[in-house]
Amino acid sequence: MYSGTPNEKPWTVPALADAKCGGRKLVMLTCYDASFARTMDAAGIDLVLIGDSLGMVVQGHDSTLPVTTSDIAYHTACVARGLDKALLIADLPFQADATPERALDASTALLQAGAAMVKLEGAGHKLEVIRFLVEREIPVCAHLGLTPQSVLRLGGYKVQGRDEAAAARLREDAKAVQDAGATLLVLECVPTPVAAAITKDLTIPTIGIGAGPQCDGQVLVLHDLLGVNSGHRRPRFVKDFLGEGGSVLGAFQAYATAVREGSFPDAEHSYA
Ligand SMILES: Nc1nc(=O)c2c([nH]1)NC[C@@H]1CN(c3ccc(C(=O)N[C@@H](CCC(=O)O)C(=O)O)cc3)CN21
Ligand SMILES: CC(C)C(=O)C(=O)O
Ligand SMILES: [Mg+2]
Repeated sequence: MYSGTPNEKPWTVPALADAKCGGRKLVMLTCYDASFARTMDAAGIDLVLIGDSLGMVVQGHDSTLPVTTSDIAYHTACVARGLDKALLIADLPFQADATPERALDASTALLQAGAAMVKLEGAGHKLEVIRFLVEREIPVCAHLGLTPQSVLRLGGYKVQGRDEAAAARLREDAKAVQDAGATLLVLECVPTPVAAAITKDLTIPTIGIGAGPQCDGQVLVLHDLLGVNSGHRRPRFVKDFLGEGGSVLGAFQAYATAVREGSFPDAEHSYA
């Protein structure tokens, strides 16, 4: 299904909603610099995320908590210079979304650095934050399931929504972030059937990472896709595409093709 050519037109926020209806899988990768961004654009990657995972894969911390808004803004500006077509999404780092006002200031900085959308973790009191940003013309991607900024409370990076009650809460939260105005939803480390049910429940696209093949799109961390050791045990959902791709560009193309064909993630890279 991969055409070998980049996206013809630049992605826009409203075009994402059509992707859900059109059944076209969305392909997303994290990125931290202009050169990889250029290569992702050439490979036809749809969405590029400046993830706070940069605290781990770039800065060498063992969580995402030390990352600041100015760190994300710096990498957002670098990546933006490399992109023509892909839609750029930037993570709001730990506590930059603690209050609506703080989230507005941080999001303004990230949009001024070149992002088209910000991503924030959680529901609960974050619903008010999502509404506040969306009312002020800031597109928002929500993020539920394993939310790495909750690592201290969770006690580690574990699959979420395993039992029936937790799955039901996750489905409620997913509807709530959509109702609050989110345009996209990232689902991280969620059992395949739960992510499939949420994807059916919602009108906005879901993007999975360790959430099975039935999401509307997939995301991976750049370093994981290239098999670069980021100092941690490899999560189950990680697949190294460099071997089959033969080059960095080839790896991005192989990943995009696998997502669009529905061959990635398979059961081996998902949680049952
Ligand atoms: N390189 C990298 N890749 C990522 O996907 C990633 C980061 N860093 N940093 C931020 C978070 C942390 N993430 C993680 C880290 C570890 C697991 C992990 O090892 N999960 C267990 C789940 C075990 C269980 O509950 O059953 C696994 O075995 O996959 C998952 C997500 C995802 N994000
Ligand atoms: C793994 C993705 C979804 C993320 O939030 C990040 O890279 O920070
Ligand atoms: Mg993140």
